[in-house]
Amino acid sequence: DSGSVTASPRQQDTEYLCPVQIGSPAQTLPLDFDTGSSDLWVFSTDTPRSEVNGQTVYDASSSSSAKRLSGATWKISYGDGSSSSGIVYLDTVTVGGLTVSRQAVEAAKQVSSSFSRDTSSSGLLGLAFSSINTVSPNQQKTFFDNAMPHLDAPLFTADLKHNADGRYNFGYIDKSAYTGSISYTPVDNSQGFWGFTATVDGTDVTGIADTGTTLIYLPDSIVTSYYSQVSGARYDSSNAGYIFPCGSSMPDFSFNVGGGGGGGGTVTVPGSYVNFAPTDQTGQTCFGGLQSDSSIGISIFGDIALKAAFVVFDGGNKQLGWAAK
Ligand SMILES: CCNC(=O)c1c(-c2ccccc2)csc1NC(=O)CNCCc1c[nH]c2ccccc12
Repeated sequence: DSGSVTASPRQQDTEYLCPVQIGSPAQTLPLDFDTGSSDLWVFSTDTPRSEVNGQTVYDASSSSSAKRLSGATWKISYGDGSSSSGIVYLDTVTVGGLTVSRQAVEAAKQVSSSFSRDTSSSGLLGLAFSSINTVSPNQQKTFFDNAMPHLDAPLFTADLKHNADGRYNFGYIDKSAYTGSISYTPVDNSQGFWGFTATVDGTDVTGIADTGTTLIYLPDSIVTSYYSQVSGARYDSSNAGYIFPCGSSMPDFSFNVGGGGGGGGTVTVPGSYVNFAPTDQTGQTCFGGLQSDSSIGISIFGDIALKAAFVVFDGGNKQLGWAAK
């Protein structure tokens, strides 16, 4: 089996949403595919009206294939302070023509305000490792884990784009989607993430490939030296990050993966991607897409990095492949 689904950018590439069919008859919800978490959770008819703000909701009671997973609950919180929690159904989930029956669909009974305010997203589809799924007492598998045995190849690929529709494919590598060769590097999934090591300016950086996080968070030394090239750039505590004049032309940011014998491959993030967004209405000052990981404890290669590459998440061989495009 295989599947292929469009990933549409929202709010200047802040997140990417994909249509997902849930239940019988199918209910289509736009979900944020997230390689940095492992819960498939959705706004639902169980979500308080006061917390629903235009989102499409999942109604288990109108799905003939929905079965309540009795006694099961879930609760998740993210580093940005957002959170959600609720109950669990098993139902049929289809992504780009690829169907998993009896997928754990986590219906929200509570969502935090930042999710309520995000009117375009009906929830998340976790694509990290099932070891960090939050369902209790019996942990549930991700859509990819459930699909993997049926896939032509045990992998999925992410092809996110700047201000344009991209694509997630499951079970195959589309050779027309990238240029040159794919450089592979081993994955450390000990923390449940797609962890890997890249080299930035000759320095090894161990981080995670995370489609659910918008920005890139790297060690202070790397970030400070990057912004030292931009006149007027400075760390601003009120914005809790590096800012700079919006008219600045930003240097490209490159990292190497799979450095082994073959020299590995270089991913180059165009400077324009690092000029992420204005900090206020005046549009004078802009917030950087590259920020320090010092308050996080882990380096994150988020959407700003991922949309500069064609990325293979290989669950069979526990490796990450990176190619230019
Ligand atoms: C900013 C979101 N990212 C994180 O919190 C995060 C952290 C993390 C931990 C501490 C402090 C800051 C970040 C480590 S791994 C990691 N990655 C994830 O947690 C991936 N899932 C993010 C889901 C998510 C949280 N808030 C959103 C708002 C819009 C769309 C998606 C989201």
